[in-house]
Amino acid sequence: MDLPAASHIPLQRCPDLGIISDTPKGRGVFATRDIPAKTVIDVCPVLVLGIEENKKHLEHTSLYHYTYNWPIIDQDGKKKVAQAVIFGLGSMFNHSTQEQNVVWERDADRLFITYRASRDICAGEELCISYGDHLTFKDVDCPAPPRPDEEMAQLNQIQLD
Ligand SMILES: C[S@@+](CC[C@H](N)C(=O)[O-])C[C@H]1O[C@@H](n2cnc3c(N)ncnc32)[C@H](O)[C@@H]1O
Repeated sequence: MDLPAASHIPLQRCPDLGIISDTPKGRGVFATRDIPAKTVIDVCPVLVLGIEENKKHLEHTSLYHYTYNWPIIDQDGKKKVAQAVIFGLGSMFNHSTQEQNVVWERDADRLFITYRASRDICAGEELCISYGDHLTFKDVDCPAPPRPDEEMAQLNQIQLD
């Protein structure tokens, strides 16, 4: 049966993907072939949770680490930030501060997110998004800060004019 274009959200997922289970970030999504820039990686439906529901229940579960901020308008017409569960690969992308290669766009009215390659991605590369600045875990990509003795040695090398 043909569906009229306006009647549905076309779902799409790039086939050239695999999950590796034992990375330093836990499971991660990897390219099994080269993926050109702008390729749609996945289109994921979302479930928006009530703010109270989130505070009372979800924040106390592991699922909390998988939700995204989601803008809503409450009953009084005020803008609020709720949390949304993402169905599909969107929940599996790890964070990278320097090497993001996937961008995402919300459709807040129709409740889905589209993920696209932000640049050419080579086979074997991990697909990563940005979680923003407030991480709830230690980023394994970030170099450890220098030890105090190393820091002092570095400072001593700086010559002041
Ligand atoms: C949305 S999940 C991503 C999938 C997850 N790796 C898994 O195995 O289910 C988010 C979690 O992945 C891990 N993670 C994502 N990016 C990371 C990073 N840059 N460094 C360390 N852990 C990361 C953290 O445990 C985080 O809470």
